[in-house]
Amino acid sequence: MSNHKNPKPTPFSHPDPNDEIRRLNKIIDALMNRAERSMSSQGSDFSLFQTALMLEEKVTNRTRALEEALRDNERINRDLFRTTVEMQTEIKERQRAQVALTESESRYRSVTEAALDAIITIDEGNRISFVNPTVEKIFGYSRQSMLGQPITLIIPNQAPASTSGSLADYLSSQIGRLNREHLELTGRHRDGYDIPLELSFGEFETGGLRYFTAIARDITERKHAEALREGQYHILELIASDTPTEETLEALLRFIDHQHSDGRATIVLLADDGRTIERTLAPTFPDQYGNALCGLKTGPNAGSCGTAMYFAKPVVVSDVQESPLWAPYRNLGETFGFRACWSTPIFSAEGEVLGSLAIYHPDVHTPSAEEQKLVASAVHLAGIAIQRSRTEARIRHMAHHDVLTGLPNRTLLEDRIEQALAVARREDCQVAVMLIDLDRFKTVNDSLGHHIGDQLLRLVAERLQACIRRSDTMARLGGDEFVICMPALHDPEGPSRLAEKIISELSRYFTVDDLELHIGASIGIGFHPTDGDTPNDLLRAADAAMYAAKDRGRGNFQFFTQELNRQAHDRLMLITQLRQAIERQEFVLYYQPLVDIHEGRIVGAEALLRWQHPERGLVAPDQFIPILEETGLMVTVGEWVIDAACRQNAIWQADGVPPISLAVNLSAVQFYRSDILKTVQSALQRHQLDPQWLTLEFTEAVLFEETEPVIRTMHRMKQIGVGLALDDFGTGYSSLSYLQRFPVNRLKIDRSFLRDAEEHDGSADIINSIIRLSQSLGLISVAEGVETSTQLALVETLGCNEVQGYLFSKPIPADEFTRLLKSGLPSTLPLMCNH
Ligand SMILES: Nc1nc2c(ncn2[C@@H]2O[C@@H]3COP(=O)(O)O[C@H]4[C@@H](O)[C@H](n5cnc6c(=O)[nH]c(N)nc65)O[C@@H]4COP(=O)(O)O[C@H]3[C@H]2O)c(=O)[nH]1
Repeated sequence: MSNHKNPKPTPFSHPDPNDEIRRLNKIIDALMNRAERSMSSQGSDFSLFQTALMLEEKVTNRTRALEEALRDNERINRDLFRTTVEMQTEIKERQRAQVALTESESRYRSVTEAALDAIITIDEGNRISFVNPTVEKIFGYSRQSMLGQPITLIIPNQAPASTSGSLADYLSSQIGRLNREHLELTGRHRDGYDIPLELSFGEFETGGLRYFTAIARDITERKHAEALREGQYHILELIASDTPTEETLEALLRFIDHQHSDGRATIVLLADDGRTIERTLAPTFPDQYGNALCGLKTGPNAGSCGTAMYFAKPVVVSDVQESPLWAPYRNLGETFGFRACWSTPIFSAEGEVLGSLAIYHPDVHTPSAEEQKLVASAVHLAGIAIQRSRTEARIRHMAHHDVLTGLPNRTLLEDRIEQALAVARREDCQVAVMLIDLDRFKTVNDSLGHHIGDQLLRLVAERLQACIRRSDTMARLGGDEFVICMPALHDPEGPSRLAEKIISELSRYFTVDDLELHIGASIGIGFHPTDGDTPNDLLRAADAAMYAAKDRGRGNFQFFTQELNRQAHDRLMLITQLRQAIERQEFVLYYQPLVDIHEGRIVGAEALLRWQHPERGLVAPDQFIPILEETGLMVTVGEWVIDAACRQNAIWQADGVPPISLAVNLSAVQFYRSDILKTVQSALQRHQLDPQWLTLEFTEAVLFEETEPVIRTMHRMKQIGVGLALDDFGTGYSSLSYLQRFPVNRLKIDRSFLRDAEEHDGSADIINSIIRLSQSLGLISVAEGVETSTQLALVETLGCNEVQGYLFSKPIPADEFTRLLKSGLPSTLPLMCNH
């Protein structure tokens, strides 16, 4: 406020000077008017004039004085205004400062009141002078009871000795240090437990006294989280470093126990059946406890763990003496000193229950949120550890077992044979290795699909397993081959008895997907020491013997012989040579005429495969076709046959000879393992041959399983105009249903009937029936293997339509057949038309 020591007249009490001047001027004007008027009427009135002049001077002076006063007044007004404004500003500032102070105080109050951290002020003497409400919450004392008390009440001395142990000194020593805000100290709750604290603080002075204000944060949760993380890392390290699972799980249990001094943690593991407790890990319990749990089943009322695993949900039993879940096991609680038990299932990543983690408490207890968090994390880690060990075990198992049947695979088998050989050498006994190959399995697998084939193999494995002893090892080598190793053999008859049992067991039908499947087994047996001294030798011997069994008509067993050894070797050679034959195009077709009995002329021919072997000369198909079929090479060779036959027939037609239908043989594998329809269509197209000049011959093996795809393919063949002939009719199942369901045009009567017909009436009867059957179904009957006039006469009499056999011609090369086609059959043949 400005200081005016000499007060001036206040402008507000003074009359307006302008009014006064205006009033004086009016008087002067009036006087002057009177003087002028008297001068003009009576002469001059001097005194009046003088009075006016004097008055005017006075007025002038007065006016000056007034003007000066006016200026003064204005200045005073300005000063006053400024002073007033200054005063008002000062007042407003004071008011604002007051408001700000009040606001700041209330803000401070509300901040300290609401702060989640404890705010504590101590004086230099370490006495508490201020606490916010959070201090009450954290330390359990009332505010009032803390004020004036030494700080050691809530933060016991823990400062280094260099700072005399007092908190104030300690804090003072930390002032100016870079990391002082990260000061960690331990507080003490009224109930006596420790509270980890993180402190940040500042100092201030008032009234010449020094104070410290500390903001203390309760970091119990963070410390727990850190400990938990530390524990997790440790367990994960154990898992990663391939520590045995049980050791890892026990470390996990120790960690949980450490986190909860009152609790005792255990883990139970389920067996593969997912229902039985297989193993208990309870390091803080006596062994009897773990033993008592092993073998128990999960269920809706099976204690905490059994129930938790049954429902795949955590089960909290705060008092085992009261819970109905513990009714059957109450004595366990008393014997092993626990009252509460809560159990949490351990899951695999796929959600499968692997086991359960339980925490036992000596008193009635319900888990806190903190405990639940710990268990959730522990259960997760346990899941990883258990699953990892199971995965490893599974990988180990897979490396040594067949995935489909679960039987040992070749690796494990060889290992077992090796062990058996070692024992046999020591104890001077024998080892038998038996190779079982399923008969007709390939047909089932190819025709009904792998899904059925796989199921069948599993059933076979089960039946075989039931035949062997525990000391025997049974393995699957892949495909339909099973091997049994019989170690420490003292009874030389043992392997034959087992082989007979297996053959009889596998000849019983199997039911897969409501289908009745008939297979069989051919078995080869090799012995140590006679047939080999290594797993490989013995397997090779058994393999050779198995092929011998197959050659003898399947469904039997053979022992290995040196002769078989040679044959097995030859077989391997043959496979190699056949592969080369395909590459080197060593196959050729021979043609055998098909004669119409009534017209006496060649109406068709059968294309028959030959192998022009560079050393062995011409090889007949029965020497190599079975191997082509077994190895799958028949698909490639069969495609070549179809193509070559179509090409040759097109050449004949182009040559102008009367067109004939050329028949090619199809193997079952060609039906199942290739797109036969496409092969046929493209061959016809490639050689511009009308489909009516091609006939496909197949045996009943193709029809073994009447699958829809095979029936569909045949109908498509018929639709495009290709002829279909059923070969070797009468030798297989010869079911009438085949003939109804498959659209064949020709029935070829197997030549064995004709061969036997002269000696057995039965065969002639069969030929007769087949011809009748063909007639009734509107099919062309063909008699195969006609070698003599008598045979020809027989089939002719019985009404057969067509004949094929050495009587007319053996299978001959293409050029010879061309000549035969052109010349026609010799008229000397006893054909009806020649009579
Ligand atoms: N004893 C005697 N035999 C006669 C007479 N007339 C014909 N044969 C023989 O009977 C067989 C007829 O063929 P298949 O029954 O289809 O039986 C054929 C057929 O199943 C198969 N085969 C031949 N070529 C092929 C082919 O290209 N593919 C397929 N998948 N199989 C073929 O090989 C089998 C044997 O063929 P091949 O040795 O050529 O034997 C031929 C033929 O030489 C006769 O009067 N007396």
